Formats: sequence, C-alpha cells, structure tokens
Amino acid sequence: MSLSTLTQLSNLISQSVATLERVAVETNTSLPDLDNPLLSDESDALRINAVAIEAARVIAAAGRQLAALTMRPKDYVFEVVFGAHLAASLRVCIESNATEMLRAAGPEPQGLHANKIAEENNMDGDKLARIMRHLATYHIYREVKPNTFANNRLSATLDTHKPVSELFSDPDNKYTGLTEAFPAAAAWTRFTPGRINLWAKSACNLWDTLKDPKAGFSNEIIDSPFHRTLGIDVPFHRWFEDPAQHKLRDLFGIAIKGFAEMNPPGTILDAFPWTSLQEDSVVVDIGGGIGAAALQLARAHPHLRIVVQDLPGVVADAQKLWETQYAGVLQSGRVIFQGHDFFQPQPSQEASVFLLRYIVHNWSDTYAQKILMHLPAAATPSTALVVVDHVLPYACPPTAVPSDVQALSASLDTAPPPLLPNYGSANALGHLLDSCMLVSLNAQERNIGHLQRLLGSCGWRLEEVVRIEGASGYYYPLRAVPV
Ligand SMILES: C[S@@+](CC[C@H](N)C(=O)[O-])C[C@H]1O[C@@H](n2cnc3c(N)ncnc32)[C@H](O)[C@@H]1O
Repeated sequence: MSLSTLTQLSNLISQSVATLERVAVETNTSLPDLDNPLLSDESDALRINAVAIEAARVIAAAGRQLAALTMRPKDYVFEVVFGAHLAASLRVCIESNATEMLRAAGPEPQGLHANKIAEENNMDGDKLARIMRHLATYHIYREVKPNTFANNRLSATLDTHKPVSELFSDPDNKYTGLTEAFPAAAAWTRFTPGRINLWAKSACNLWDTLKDPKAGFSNEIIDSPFHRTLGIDVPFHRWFEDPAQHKLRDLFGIAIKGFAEMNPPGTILDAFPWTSLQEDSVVVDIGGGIGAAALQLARAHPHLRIVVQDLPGVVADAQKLWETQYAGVLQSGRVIFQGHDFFQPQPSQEASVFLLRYIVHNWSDTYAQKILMHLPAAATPSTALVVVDHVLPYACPPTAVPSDVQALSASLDTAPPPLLPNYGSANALGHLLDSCMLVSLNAQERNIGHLQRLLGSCGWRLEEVVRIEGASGYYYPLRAVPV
C-alpha cells in the first residue's frame, strides 16, 4: 500500500530528526534551541556539519510542506496576503532597538516589559506589545509573561551588540563598524533610504510597473518599481554616487557584508582553488564594493595581488574603511582600489581571475552582457571568470525541465520526494533575492541554463558549478574560461 503524503513527510521528519540528534552527540554540538539566543555558529551543528545542515533543511522543508498540506487553505493564503504586516512589525522592533534593549535587560529568561521599550522610544506600550506578540507568534522574540518579552534564537540575529545608550544617542551610526553585519542587511532591505519604507512601497508597485506598457517590457534599470517609486530617472548606482547619498552608501556596504554572512563563513574562499594560483597572481574583483570579498581573500591568501574596482565614490569610501580594517595592506600595494566603470573596457590585462560577486544578478541580460563582453579582450587563455550569485532551480520535478538544464543541474541540490525538489520555502533565499532584483533593479537571479547561455554569448564557457557546503538558497559560484 502506498504511503500517504502526510506519512511520507512525517517519516522524512522522523528520520532527519534522528540524524540531527546523532550528529549532535557525535560532534558534541548542541541541538537547536529556539529559546536560546546565545548559540554561536561554532556550537551550532546546523551551521557547521554537512549532514546536520541537510537534515535540518529536510525537516524545515517537510514542516512547511505539512503546514501547506494541512492548514485551511484560506488561512495559509491569508498569511501570505498579510506578509507585509509581519515585515512592518519587524521594522518597528528594529527601529526601536527592541532586541538590544532585551539583551541589555540581563540574563534570560526574565525579559523586559514592552512598556519599558516603548518609554525609551516615546511610543505607546500597548501597541508595541501587540506588535511584539505578532512576531513572537512567528517565533521571533518570546513572550515570557503577559507583555514581557525576551530574545530568542531568531530575534538575536538582529542584535548589533552595541550599547543601548549609544544606539539612542547616535542613531545614524547604528550599523557602523559592525562585526556581524546581518542587522544592517535586515534594515537595508526594508527601510532605506531616508528612513521611509521605500523598498516595501516599491514592492507594492510591482503590479503597476508590470502593467505599464513601456516599463513592464523594459530591460532598463530605470523602469523598475523602485525607480518609479523613488521618482528618479538615473540608474540607482549613479544616483547613489551623489555625495548627498553617502550615508546610504555606507549602510549599503555594510548590508552587502551582511548578505554575504547569510552563507557559511568563507564561501568566497571555496569559490575557486586560490592556492593553485602562483605567487603575485592578480585577482580583479569587478564591482567589488567596499571590498568585503577581497578582505577575506587578502587575509587568507597573502600570495595574491587583488585589484578591487568600483565606481569612484564607492572606492573612496572603501579605502577609508580599509585603513582601519586592514592597516598596511593598501600601502604595501598588495590590494589596490581602482575607480572603474564596468561598462567600459577592462583596464587590467594580467588577471588570473576576474571575480564578479553579486554583480550579474543586478542587471538585465542586455547590461550583464555588456559587462561580461569586456572581459575576454582583457583575459589570457588561462584567466578564469568566477561569477558568484544564486542559481535558481525550477519548482517543478527535475524530469520536467529541459534536458540541457537537467544535465547542468546535476550538481545542484535536489530534495527527496515528496518534498518540492527545491526544498520549497525552506530554501527560498534565491527566489526572495530574485524578487528583490526585479523590484529594485529590473534585474534577476537566473537558472543554470540561462547563465550558461549568457556566459556563452559573451565569450565564456561555463566549466563548473561549485557546490558550497551549507550555503542556502541555491548559492553556487560558477567558474568559466575564455572560449
Ligand atoms: C551588490 S554590490 C556587490 C559588491 C561586491 N561585489 C560584494 O560582493 O560585496 C554591486 C556593486 O556594483 C557596483 N557598481 C554598480 N555599477 C557599477 C559600474 N558601472 N561600474 C563599476 N561598479 C559598479 C556598485 O557600486 C556596488 O558596489
């Protein structure tokens, strides 16, 4: 007798829970504990052990699929309808420094009354308590007794670890100098710029943009819902170069670091066999921003020379930052920053590796091609191109996708049935970013067939899809060589 989907999902959960418990014993690491905000990456088997990572992903995917299967359909759909309200509640807690105030309230689990957080922020305590309860219902914060809340495993990710007094006396620098930058990524994604809820408003304008006879079919960045909402007719990155936007640029640089931290530490180190490069080989980080990837590379591989290229304003900001973060390396000349527009011919002719991290996904095909096409002319036969973005799977069964994509997808993770092959919403980061790219830049994450065609049309042959243990949302660096 064939098992029901319910039983199959429940069996997958039981088997994976047993695996997780076994790994925790074998590796002397802790099982996840929702109430514990103090678990570090090092003590969390879910972050460091490949078997545990996979077991956890299956549990989460099966749990969510079970909810989709068993909840009343209208209840389930209404949660999505109200998704923006959950994000709005989170914004309130981020802006009011609730997480930091709960941390400062002392050892868990006594928590802090919402009135105390509200008082500090000049707000209504009853309203704040309702907002925090909404989040606690989704396991972000914990209501330890009526109207009194504590941090937990999820809310703790929003902690800037700064003294509360500093956050209130110097709110503009809340995200400056963070060691762990995830709070900046969370803040950036919803609230910037100028503290109006611009990204959220832009997302709401998606339908209007798609239905616009011109913008809806356009490949131009200025036709995105974000540009429409902000009312600017220059591309975002150019607008960003305006000195008036320097605070926003600073936050963006930190936010990008935060996005990178969503994947295991050092993913950039696994994206290419850097040790195989000879002493003084040149890595050109194109659109390298403030040099977040370059910093990791420079620290781990002192035999490399690194050129970080970006727009002039970003490069100037980045250099100041590096003076404090990695004193001396700029003076030594081992890392140099270079103002360069990647739509112009590539000036560096001696690169062993061209690195494009979070660049190709910022542009529609028309513009991604312009960036990529400049590189073969500057490459040697042994130059490699490393493109780091998310590689999106389809949500349909692998057998239903075109055969060329099937072959290329062989190295991408596929969930066991009856799970959605892409692990569903338990692994949705790539799709969330795809939506974000569409809304903000009229750009996209791509599937592997699309990326292969794009690279091929610009003189690059896709050689390898690199699997990074523990990365989420189909984060797969690609390696290509000149044709
Ligand atoms: C999403 S960020 C990625 C930064 C960096 N690669 C990283 O992974 O941390 C995109 C970068 O592209 C840069 N950029 C945008 N347009 C550019 C252009 N025309 N020439 C050079 N860089 C550009 C932006 O300034 C920004 O730093």
